[in-house]
Amino acid sequence: MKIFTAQQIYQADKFTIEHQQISSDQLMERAAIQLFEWMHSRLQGAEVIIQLFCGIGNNGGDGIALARLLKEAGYTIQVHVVNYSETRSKDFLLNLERLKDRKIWPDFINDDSSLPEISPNDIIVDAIFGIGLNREPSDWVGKLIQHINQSQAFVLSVDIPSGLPASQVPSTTDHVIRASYVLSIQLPKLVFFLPETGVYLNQWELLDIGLNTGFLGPEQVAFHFVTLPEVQSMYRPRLKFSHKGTYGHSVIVGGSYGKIGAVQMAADACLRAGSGLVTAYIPECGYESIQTALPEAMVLTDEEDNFLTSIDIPFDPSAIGIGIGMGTGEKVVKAFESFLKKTDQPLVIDADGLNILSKKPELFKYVPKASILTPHPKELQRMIGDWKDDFDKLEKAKALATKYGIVLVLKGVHTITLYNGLGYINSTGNPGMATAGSGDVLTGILTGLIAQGYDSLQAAIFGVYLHGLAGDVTASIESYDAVKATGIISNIGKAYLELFKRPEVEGGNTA
Ligand SMILES: NC(=O)C1=CN([C@@H]2O[C@H](COP(=O)(O)OP(=O)(O)OC[C@H]3O[C@@H](n4cnc5c(N)ncnc54)[C@H](OP(=O)(O)O)[C@@H]3O)[C@@H](O)[C@H]2O)[C@@H](O)CC1
Ligand SMILES: [K+]
Repeated sequence: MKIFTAQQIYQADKFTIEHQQISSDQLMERAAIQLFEWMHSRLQGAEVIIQLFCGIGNNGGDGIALARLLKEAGYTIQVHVVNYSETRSKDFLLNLERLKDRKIWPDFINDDSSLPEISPNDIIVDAIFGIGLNREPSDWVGKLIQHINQSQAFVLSVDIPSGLPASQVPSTTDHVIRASYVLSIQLPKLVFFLPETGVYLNQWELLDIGLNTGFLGPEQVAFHFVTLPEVQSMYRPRLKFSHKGTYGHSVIVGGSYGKIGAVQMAADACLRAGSGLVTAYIPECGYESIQTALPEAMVLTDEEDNFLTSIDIPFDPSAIGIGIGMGTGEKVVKAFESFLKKTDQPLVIDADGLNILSKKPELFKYVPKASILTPHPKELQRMIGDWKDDFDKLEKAKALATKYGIVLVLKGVHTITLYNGLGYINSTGNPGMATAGSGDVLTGILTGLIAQGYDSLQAAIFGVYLHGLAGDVTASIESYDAVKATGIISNIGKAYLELFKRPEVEGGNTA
């Protein structure tokens, strides 16, 4: 699913109005009807007070049109116009007239007005600012927003929480609505997914107002939101006439004394992701434990007991994952360096592989093109230095990925894959996955997918989704708190099944 900028959304609106030969007011009415139906299907006429706070632009227009529909359905409403500018939009004014025609009189909130009382039991509709926000709200509007936030009422934001810019971090954090729920018109906004701006909303959902696909389809975007249909289309089904060699031979390189479990988990996840064969390349000390715990894997050992001193794989692997539990001692760094210099197939590099690259950035030029690097925020910071905010972070990370032709997977609540100037935002996963070894599992999955013939970008997008889905399956069985990396591994199979599960049909017959 594409993520458009505010500018592109305005273009999509314009295109739709021209090509569907409708008025902008009819498009606003579509939005209002969708908003109304969403609320009405949940409230079912409940006797609750709905307070609508509407600005004077088209976001406010949506709110005013919604107020009319709510009133017509018998709801108790209070409409407040947040009168922050004299420049009112045409469709706002049109809808205000329609409201007055029905004898509904909003109150106007100005800079010297007292703030309306809000009970925690009320429902707030926040239609103060939409994607047209282009500067800091005035102080009195900020205070009204704070007042709404402190009310403990359920806050439903129209399109975007008011005060949150569509593609920038807000400068005054308490002058932004904290939305319980956002009904986003047609398309998600980039700010929903970034840690610094995603905190302003709890949940979101899209309302389809029929923007023209003739525009949305071909339009290029910088970010995609990766959902099930995109991932399903990447899946490579197993062939009937195939053998384990068809699905590749992966090697997981890493481990040191006390950190052999990381390699074991990555190797296990690699097998579960579907790699035909998996070899663990580790220091001698891990030989017995991996052979015992993971009989499906083969093991090659370094001559040194406790850490790696040389990395010589005596065959041509289909994919290599490297760096986990490896340490960053002098001899390990040397072994990693000489390995990088003699390898040109794309690698999956994680953990200490990334830490070594941060310590010796001159090694970046030896990282094979299309390698996947999977930093968590601290590892990323070591790689690209400090960032001003989330948008700056994305720009810096994109620049690094483009400079070296690598795929960067920024692990987080919404993991973001960056490649060739574009970003792919993941939609699966949960807070339970912030647990030891979760990253090792991802490394194993990505390596296993490359071994099976997925190209690096597909492996990253598909693998991150599958990893998150396996975590979601685990949490649904065991709770967020109890998710463990080995649990995620054991649910990779269920996650694959989940990818193609058909929705249940009412009446029970899914045939
Ligand atoms: N387009 C469509 O067809 C559809 C759009 N829809 C809806 O329209 C929404 C976008 O509407 P919008 O463009 O009118 O902008 P909105 O966010 O309401 O702001 C209003 C104006 O306020 C101003 N302003 C900005 N910041 C300010 C500040 N800090 N303090 C004071 N003033 C400030 C600024 O005007 P300026 O003063 O810069 O001239 C801005 O234009 C969108 O989110 C969706 O809900 C739906 O109806 C579906 C169809
Ligand atoms: K809003």
